[in-house]
Amino acid sequence: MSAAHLPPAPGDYDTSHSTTVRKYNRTYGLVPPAVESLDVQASRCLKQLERRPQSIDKYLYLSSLRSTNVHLFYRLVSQHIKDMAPLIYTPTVGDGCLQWSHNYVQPEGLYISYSDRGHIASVLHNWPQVNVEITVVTDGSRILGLGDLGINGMGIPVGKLSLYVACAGIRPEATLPLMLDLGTGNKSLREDPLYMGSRREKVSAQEEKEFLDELMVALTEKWPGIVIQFEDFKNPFPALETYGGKYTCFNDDIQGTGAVVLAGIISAVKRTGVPVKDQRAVFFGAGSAGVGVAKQIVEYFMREGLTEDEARRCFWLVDTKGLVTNDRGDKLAEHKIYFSRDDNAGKQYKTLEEVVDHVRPTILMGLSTIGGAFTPDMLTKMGQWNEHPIIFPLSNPSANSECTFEDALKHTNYKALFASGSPFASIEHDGKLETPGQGNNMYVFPGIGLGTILSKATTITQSMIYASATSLSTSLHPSEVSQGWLYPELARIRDVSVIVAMGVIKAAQEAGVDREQSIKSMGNEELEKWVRSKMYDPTTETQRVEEEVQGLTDPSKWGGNRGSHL
Ligand SMILES: O=C([O-])CC(=O)C(=O)O
Ligand SMILES: [Mg+2]
Repeated sequence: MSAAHLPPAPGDYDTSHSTTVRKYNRTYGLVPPAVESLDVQASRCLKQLERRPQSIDKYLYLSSLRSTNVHLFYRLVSQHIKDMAPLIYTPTVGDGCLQWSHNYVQPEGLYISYSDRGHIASVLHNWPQVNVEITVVTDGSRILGLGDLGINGMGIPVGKLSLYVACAGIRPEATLPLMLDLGTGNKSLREDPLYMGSRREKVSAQEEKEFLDELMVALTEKWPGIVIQFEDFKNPFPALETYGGKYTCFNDDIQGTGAVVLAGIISAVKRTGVPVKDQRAVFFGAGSAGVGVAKQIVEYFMREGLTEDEARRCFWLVDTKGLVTNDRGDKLAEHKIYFSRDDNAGKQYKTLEEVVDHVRPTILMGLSTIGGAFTPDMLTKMGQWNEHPIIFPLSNPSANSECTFEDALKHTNYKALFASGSPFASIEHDGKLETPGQGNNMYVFPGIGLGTILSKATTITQSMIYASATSLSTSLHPSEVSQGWLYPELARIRDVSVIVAMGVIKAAQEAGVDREQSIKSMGNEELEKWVRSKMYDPTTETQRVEEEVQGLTDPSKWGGNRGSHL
């Protein structure tokens, strides 16, 4: 709700507002006269969506709804999350990004260009919201599995932050989608007359580093305590290393994906009954997500009793050149060295197929962005070697998935424990509905952000990330476990995010990085109630505004999830 002297905000045009609220907001007469119930509003939106057969058109409709009637958008998304997540997030957001400059109609985030260096703070001052608590920032250089999309990657920060709001109750106005326009290595974009970013080559790593140094200072000076999520950078390791211990930040592709896959692996390993020392994991894809995921699982294997060296040796990483080994003859990227094998007796395994035959894995993990890389032959062998093969094709969007849910089941005699990065539909087999797991970081990043904001953590420690994974793995209902699910029902995501946030808060307290004193001595029940009380709920927003206008509630209580700015 805007103060009476300011122009109306997007949420003020909500057709569920009473006449009194409309008069207060000065939107009376600007929207049609009917005061609508939330159900009537939702049914209109659902009809509009139905009328649009193409997912991208549904995506565009939803984007304009978010810009013009923000609370209605979030009511719709949070109440129909299973149907809406694939439209506002992966896989449709992939098309949204590919076509971003061609479909552009409205500003949805902040763009900062390389030519703004030296003045980044002044660009931040143009952002119309005063109380930003979280930002998702990308340079567009590795959007999902689609490569360098330059500023067209803005769909990702926008989509991720929509999930923060819908799934973890961060207030919409406390979110900042941030696109760094640092040029693009994508020549066809630079030559596209409709492309809306700078037409320069991608800046050098050193130039990017200096730019990020300035950005981090500017962000935290303007919004002290802001949570910064790095997303879809081509080489995300240097930034995480430089800023991780210094700022309240994390990398979603290394740490978020790592945590969500770890949660699925904890559940899957328990189901196989195979002890961790006998697990053999082949990772196809040795980029940031692959190494991030593998490292988190190493930590789990160590907690289960293995030494670090024993744990590390359970992993075989495969990149475009084949098995990552010490004596392969090329210079390995820094992040691959930890998992590089020395037990290949001089032999090099050049393809995924050769590695799979050599290792006979219990776990096959795909982070390669190569659709269909897990062939029927590999899947069949996985089914022959294992009672319950663990098969996680995690690349996004759907077309890049290393195999489909159907193939994973069919070729393993319906024995696979499956999770993919993008959603797949359930499949009926023998009169039973088989439901795929979605090992997407959307199960953890909203809770990591909420827990960090609420605990006022100064940094996001590895123990907080690890806690997000273990909390997620304990969030399944007994009925979900008994159906063999690896992740909870997506429709329960707000409850799951509360569980994840509580785990993150407790880990922050144990690590001593928290600053929210009032919750230090709270028991579980009290903490849960407190967390829930801080969450934005679009379904009660109309009522809240009504009470605020009538002077029944204290508006300062609603400044954001923290209650007041730091
Ligand atoms: O956005 C997603 O769906 C998951 C993710 O972080 C990625 O693939 O980069
Ligand atoms: Mg990502």
